[in-house]
Order: sequence, then C-alpha cells, then structure tokens
Amino acid sequence: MTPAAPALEITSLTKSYGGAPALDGIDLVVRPGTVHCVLGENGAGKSTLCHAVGGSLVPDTGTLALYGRPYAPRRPADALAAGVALVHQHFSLIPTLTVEQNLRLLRLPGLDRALARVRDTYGLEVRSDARIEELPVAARQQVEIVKALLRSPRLLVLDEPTGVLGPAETDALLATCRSIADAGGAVVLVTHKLGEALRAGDEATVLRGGRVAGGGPLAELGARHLVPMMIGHAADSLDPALAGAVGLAEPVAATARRASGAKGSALALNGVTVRRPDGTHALDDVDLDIACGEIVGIAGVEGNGQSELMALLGGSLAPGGGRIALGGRDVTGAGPAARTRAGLGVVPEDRHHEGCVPELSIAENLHLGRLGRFRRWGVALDRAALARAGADAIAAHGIRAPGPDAPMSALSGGNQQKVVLARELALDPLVALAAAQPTRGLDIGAVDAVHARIREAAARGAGVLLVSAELDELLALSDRVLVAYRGRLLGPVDPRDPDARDRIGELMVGAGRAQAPARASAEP
Ligand SMILES: Nc1ncnc2c1ncn2[C@@H]1O[C@H](COP(=O)(O)OP(=O)(O)OP(=O)(O)O)[C@@H](O)[C@H]1O
Repeated sequence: MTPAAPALEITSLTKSYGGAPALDGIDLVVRPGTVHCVLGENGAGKSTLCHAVGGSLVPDTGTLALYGRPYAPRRPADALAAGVALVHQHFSLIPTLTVEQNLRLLRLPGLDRALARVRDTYGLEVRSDARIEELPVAARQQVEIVKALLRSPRLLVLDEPTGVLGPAETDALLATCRSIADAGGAVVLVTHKLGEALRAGDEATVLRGGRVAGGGPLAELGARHLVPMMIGHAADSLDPALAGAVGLAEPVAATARRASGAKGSALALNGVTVRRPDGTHALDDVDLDIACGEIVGIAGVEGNGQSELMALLGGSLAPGGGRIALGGRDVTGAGPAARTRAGLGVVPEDRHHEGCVPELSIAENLHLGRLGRFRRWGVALDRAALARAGADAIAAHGIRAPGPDAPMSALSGGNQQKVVLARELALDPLVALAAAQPTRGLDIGAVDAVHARIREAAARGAGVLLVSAELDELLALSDRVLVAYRGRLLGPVDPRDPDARDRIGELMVGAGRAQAPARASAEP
C-alpha cells in the first residue's frame, strides 16, 4: 500500500443497460481518512457505482484502484477479500432467521469477539436472538451495518443507509462513519439528504445522468452550490419549506393551507385495536377521523404502531376490534382490491416488497389492481394501450425509466417509489390516501414534486394520512400532526404553532401524555 495513494480511485468507469448508459465515464477519488458523499438525483447512477465498487456488478470499461493497487472485483467475495464492504439499499438478511444465525452465515472466525469489538468501538449493538422479520426496518439496517463492520473494512460503501433511520440512529451511523475515517479508513456515503452530507462528509461527488456533475470539499460547496449540481438548474423554484429544510434559505414556518371546500369524513378509524402475538397492543383503541381535504401527519419513533396502522389500511392486517370507514362506508372487512376500488390509495413503507411486483413491467405496476380496464373481451391485455398509459404516467411523474415495458426491477430505488406514488395518486375516485415515508429515497426535486401532488390530492378533496420520519415534511404538509406512541395517537399538534417541534419531540417519548387526550381528536 502506498501511504499517499487514494483509498479508492475510479477512472473512466462506464456501465450500460441495453445501450442506455447508467455510468458514463466516471472519475472519482476517495482519499483515506475521509467520508466521501455521493449525491445526485434518482437514477443518476449512484447505486450502480456502489455495485461496481462492491463487486456485485462488473463495469463495461474503466478501472478501479484500491489504496494504490489495481482492483477489479468480479464478485462480492473479491471485494470483501480486498477489505471493501458494501451495505446495499435493499437488505440481504434472511427474514426467518435470527440476527445471530444471519451473522453466523458469514462464517467469520471469532464472531463473538468481533461483535464485542464493533460494540465497543462504535457503540453499535444488535439483539442477537431477535428474528429479522420481527425487527423494525431501522434495526434491520443496523444489523446490515454491523455485518459490514465485523470484517473491519478499509473502505465501507453505504448506499443510502439513513433513509430508514430515525434522527438518533442517523447520528450514531454518521458518528460511525467519522470514526472509520478518523482511524485511517474511508467511507463512501450515498445520500439524498444534504444536511447529512454537510454534517458528516468531507468531500462530495455529484452524479447526474451517469456523469460527474461536480464535486469538491463539502465545506466549500455548501447547499447553494450542491443543489443546482444535483437538480440541473437553480434552486429558486423549490418550495420555500423544502428550501429551508435543506439549508438553502431561512427555515420557514408552516403556513395555513387553503381549505379544499370538501366536506365530510374521508377516512375514519373507530376504536381500532391490534394485538401483537406477545399480547401487547400495536394499536390501542385508536380513534381517528380525517376530513375530506385534510392532511393529518403521523410522527413518532418507529415501532409505535405506525407499521400496523399502514398494514391495517392496506388490508393485509385485520383489526382485533373496531371499524374502518372510507368516505362513510364501512370497509373493515374489505380486502385490498375492494379498498382500492372504493378509493383508498395506500403507499406502503416497504415499496420494494409490498408496493410493487419487480418482475412485472413498469406499465403493469402503474396499473396494478386496475389492469382490468386494459383487457379486451375481459381476457387479453391490450399491451399497446397499457404501454401508452404507462408512457403518459412516466412523463407526468418524471420517472426516469427505459420505457413502460421495462421490468420494474430495472428502475432505481427512487424511481420505483415514484411509480408506486403515481399509481395510488391516480385512483379515481381517490377518497383517501395513506402514505408511509412517501419521499424516502427521493431526490430534492422529486420530494418537491411529491409534496405538491399530496397537496393537490387534498385540494381535490382527498383525506391524507401521512406517516413520516421527516419532521420538516410533516410540518410543511400537515393540517395537524399526531404522534404515535405505544399504539396510541397523541396530540394533536398544530404545525403552525412555534413550539410544534418541541411539542412533537415531547410526545414522541411519551412526555406530556397526561395533558394529551388518550384518543386522537376526531376534529380537524
Ligand atoms: N438491472 C437494470 N436494468 C436496466 N437498467 C438499470 C438496471 N439497474 C439500473 N438501471 C438503470 O441505471 C440507471 C442508474 O440507476 P441507479 O440505481 O444506479 O440510480 P441511483 O442514482 O442509485 O438512483 P436512486 O437514487 O433512485 O437509488 C437508472 O436509469 C436505472 O433505470
């Protein structure tokens, strides 16, 4: 190893899919002892780059060097042997096995010692006896990161690791990145969150359309230079709340939305209870009434009933008690398809496993549950009509896709999310929309567009339930915010209240419960 050599040097890297370049002549240098952020819009090529470094994809042309030595991994095992660990956007854990069983599959000598080292060095601990499928998404991500750290990598590549993490977990992860860099290693951190990059990164490279759009030391670039590199034009058009959230402007307080004028209840839960297998309440006698045209935000630490609430609305979980009504009609016993027909749009948190069918085409995914209208004589699918409708939706929602007939699996993570959102927002009628983390993994331009679409849906009279880990998002969009805490919905908090953040923070840890109504207010 040459001491002054870059930890990673990428030269003229290219990779195409069916003639379309995903990476088009990338040059990138990661210096040892640094956290190097890779930024860029959805479909820019960030994951493809990570895969090339992590050995899960072989580039068409170009070279890589690791600490001054040629490095050409053909498979992930080559990367691991060279000291490169990659944490993917999609988890690679076996859900039915425990954490420990998953870690033992690595066949590392001295696993217990290595786990103790990771715990002592980074303060990262995992519950060895828990089954992966029982763990919240953030805890699964933690296991993936521990798995990577067990091998003491000299280059750690993290593909959008913080999308699923709460603020405290994100802080812990960013601190871990810093300790790896301080110990002389290097970290490549892919993120959409500018604040995070500016806080934790030393340098950045911005990708756009498979090319390097710019980069340099983060302290010099700042949000003002980075955002135009990322979105390809000046950031003036961004919504002021979003511009404030990414540090481009002074933070702005939420403003009152114009009432839609729609009347009545869009979505109502009445005394809804869900018990977990261990007898505890995932949802505890929840009452919630969302008026037509109203946006209700749900904050809260993950694992306080939000997942069950979404599964319940999606129809994959039946309540132990209580009833659900859509536009005044009881849908408690209705299956997912009947709810879709009745006008309930659901954007699940785990778009990859629940929101779409990766093997089907993009056009089919855009019309899941409504493919019937493209059948001729009720049987054969009119593929041309389906492709035309798919192409329209792709254009309208800015989905970066090879075409409507390409498989969903060919889309980048953020573009898959756009497909799921486009499909649910296109329901006709759309009586209510329940969306969990709708902007997770989306670039700044796309977040802006999704916020606008959610506001439009409410303006057209839909009631919106918005579950989000992003407080800025909840405050910018919601008419009122409730906080999920141990299966109950506490609050409401008015987002225009100057103390809204503090109040939500208190409710998230259960403080102030005594003053809050035990049941969420039914009144908007
Ligand atoms: N298996 C594949 N087949 C065809 N095209 C693909 C495949 N994988 C990726 N692509 C295309 O390559 C381009 C880059 O995708 P990539 O996943 O690297 O983007 P990204 O920057 O990570 O996006 P995101 O922020 O949404 O995760 C996209 O246009 C995507 O559609």
